Amino acid sequence: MKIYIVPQEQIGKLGGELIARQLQAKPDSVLGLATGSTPIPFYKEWISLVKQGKISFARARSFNLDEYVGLPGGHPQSYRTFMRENLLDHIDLPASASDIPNGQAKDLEAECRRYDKALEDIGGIDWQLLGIGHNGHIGFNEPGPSLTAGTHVVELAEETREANSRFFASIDEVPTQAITVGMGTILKARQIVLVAQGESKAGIVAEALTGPVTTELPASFLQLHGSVTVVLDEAAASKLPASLIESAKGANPV
Ligand SMILES: O=P(O)(O)OC[C@H]1O[C@](O)(CO)[C@@H](O)[C@@H]1O
Repeated sequence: MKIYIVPQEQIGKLGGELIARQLQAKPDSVLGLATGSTPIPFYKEWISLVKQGKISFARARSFNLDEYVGLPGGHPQSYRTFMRENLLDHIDLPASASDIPNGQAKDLEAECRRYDKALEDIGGIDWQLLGIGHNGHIGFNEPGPSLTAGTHVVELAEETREANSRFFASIDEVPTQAITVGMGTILKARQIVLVAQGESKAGIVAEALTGPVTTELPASFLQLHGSVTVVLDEAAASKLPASLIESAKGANPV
């Protein structure tokens, strides 16, 4: 596991560097993309790099991690809308090359199988971007006694609905369910980039990276993956062991 700790204002720049390396090595990369506040600095930088002609997504494919169940696709808080506004409408990835679970599908189970098949047919994810929930979820794989390998419908944890209620008029409007890719899909990605920012994530980041691997903290399973890059700002890194912070700071590539 490679850990980078950078000042908050450099998170985007590092995100640009990481995607540029990936697209240079494999222009037709299959990218796993995330929503939430966390990836926004990455996406801003990617848009800027595309506009400058420094990177191109023209040959890439993208698959999003998750989507709320029941929100219309055009709803301002649907992840489909989020992706269009924050990335997809501003880069050269062809519209037909991005896939997001359809949270409005009449048959949600069939939609999950469709998504898994699309991922399998394309050979899985090359480069997976992840945020982390305050309870340690990745995608919407919530803590619990077990985890699910494939794409599935999940009941959102109350703390997740509370955390995400900041984007809605009230918590009552936050959907209770979502479709998420499973832990198997995430852990099969050839390269994983986990990003966290802010002091409120410091505790869960330290637990996920240095505590026991447990289904009660889904992000802890990243310790078992052979190719994870962790990008933290100084606040999100503040509860890591001091020795880890020192060596990570020395590795900063931007
Ligand atoms: O980045 P945020 O807004 O803190 O959200 C944490 C995580 O929860 C999700 O919103 C759920 O998938 C992720 O997209 C995100 O990485």
